[in-house]
Amino acid sequence: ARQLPPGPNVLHVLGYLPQLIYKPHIALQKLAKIYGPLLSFHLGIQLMVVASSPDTAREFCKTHDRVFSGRHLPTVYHNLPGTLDSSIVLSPECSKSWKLLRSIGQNCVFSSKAMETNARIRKAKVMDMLTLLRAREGQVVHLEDVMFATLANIISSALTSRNLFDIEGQETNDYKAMMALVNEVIEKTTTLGLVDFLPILKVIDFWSKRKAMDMCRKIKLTWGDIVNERRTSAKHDNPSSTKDFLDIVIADGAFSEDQIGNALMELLIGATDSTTITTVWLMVELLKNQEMLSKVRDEIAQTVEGDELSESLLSQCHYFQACIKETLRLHLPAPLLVPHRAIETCKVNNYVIPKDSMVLVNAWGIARDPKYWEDATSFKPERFLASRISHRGAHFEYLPFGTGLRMCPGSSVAFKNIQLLVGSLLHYFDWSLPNGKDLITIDTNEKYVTTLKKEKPLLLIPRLREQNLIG
Ligand code: HEM
Repeated sequence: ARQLPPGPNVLHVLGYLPQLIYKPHIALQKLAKIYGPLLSFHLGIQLMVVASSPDTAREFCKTHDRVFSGRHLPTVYHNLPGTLDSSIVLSPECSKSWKLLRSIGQNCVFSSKAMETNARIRKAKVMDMLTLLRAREGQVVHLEDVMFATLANIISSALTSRNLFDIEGQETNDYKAMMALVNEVIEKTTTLGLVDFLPILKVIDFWSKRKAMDMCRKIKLTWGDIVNERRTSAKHDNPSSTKDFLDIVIADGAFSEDQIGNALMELLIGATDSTTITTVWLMVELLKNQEMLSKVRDEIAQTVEGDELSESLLSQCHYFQACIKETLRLHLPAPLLVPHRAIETCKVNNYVIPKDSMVLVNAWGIARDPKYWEDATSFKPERFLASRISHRGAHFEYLPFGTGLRMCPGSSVAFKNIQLLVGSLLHYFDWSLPNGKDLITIDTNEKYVTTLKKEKPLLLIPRLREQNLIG
């Protein structure tokens, strides 16, 4: 058994190339139908290996988890000062700095204790969001922007005890510039995959260098002052104040200003992007299904019983939670997870997977496979009510957050935030479309930009529900 897994030849790959770039989850699903649940092919010089079934996903993320726990670092990051030792998401191996940053993140953001400490922050930021929406009653709201700003403020408060956005002043240039920055970083790292795979495009390598410099400048602009101010102040020396992420990385002493900026940037994107996308899809699915929407609202109202809406009450709303799980099944924000890399050569199902292969798990395809899911492409939250399947990585037919060593450390944070943000939107407001059209007409077209998001913005008009007065 010295063979690579079966797969398309160069010409066949060329035929699929546009779809592999713009809708890779769909292209890979089609290829898996031809070549089976473990396939491989060359994209330029890069060997790609794709797992498309729960069993093959288990091989990569559990049986041989350590071997496949590497990542490829896109070219742009090689040009970004300090990235190599200041990343959780892109760390090429589960290195010492990866472990350290993940454990600092655990202390300040991801763990249940940190989430408890940060409950106060979430409450305050959601109140800011509700105040904004109340002020915008009857006007058109760009829901993704509002969700993004709220989530960005929640995470930046946990990281640096600062708001990144003035949610009331959303129209200001600062806000727009920051949005553009975050989107640019995400899009660039996606398209730059091409530069890495197709050596002929190396001629535009200089372009990636320029973009890296741009990013470096903007990261400095965003966090430079905050980091320097904190370095000179004695906050992290004061044992009585709660330490945030920034206090701890500074106190560790091992990270430069560039590295701290990169780590903050990465956590900001990790925590806001996929979560924002999920809140938008959840709203779309519920607004299109008025019966389900009523069920969610009734459940929340019965649990709250006229009291203030709270996280602990929302966590008792099982139907609403099933709706969140079903949204994460049908609209996986990271359809191919984050690509893994083989750190050494390994045998899987009697095939050889060479060192440095890029390993993709088509979690999107698996979550829509009729072999494992009844009526697989319909939105049916009920399926999660009677099932023990959870998002914690033990069920390989459902991996919205991946599993194993590189699993998303923020899955519980994400779940809590989605629950609180969308629960509040639905409990306190009614929503309609700007053109007076029926909500059922909201389109569900998707756009792939590493993440899979709604293509067109969700524009909605909020109206307060009189029966549920805010605060
Ligand atoms: C609905 C929301 C989210 C989804 C669907 C999601 C999904 C994922 C996925 C699929 C991965 C890669 C797993 C793999 O490599 O196999 C990942 C990694 C990661 N996520 Fe999330 N995520 C979400 C929210 C968050 C939040 C809220 C945070 C931070 C608070 C976060 C921080 C990270 C980090 C740091 C990594 C890198 C882990 C590593 O490479 O060791 N994510 N996420």
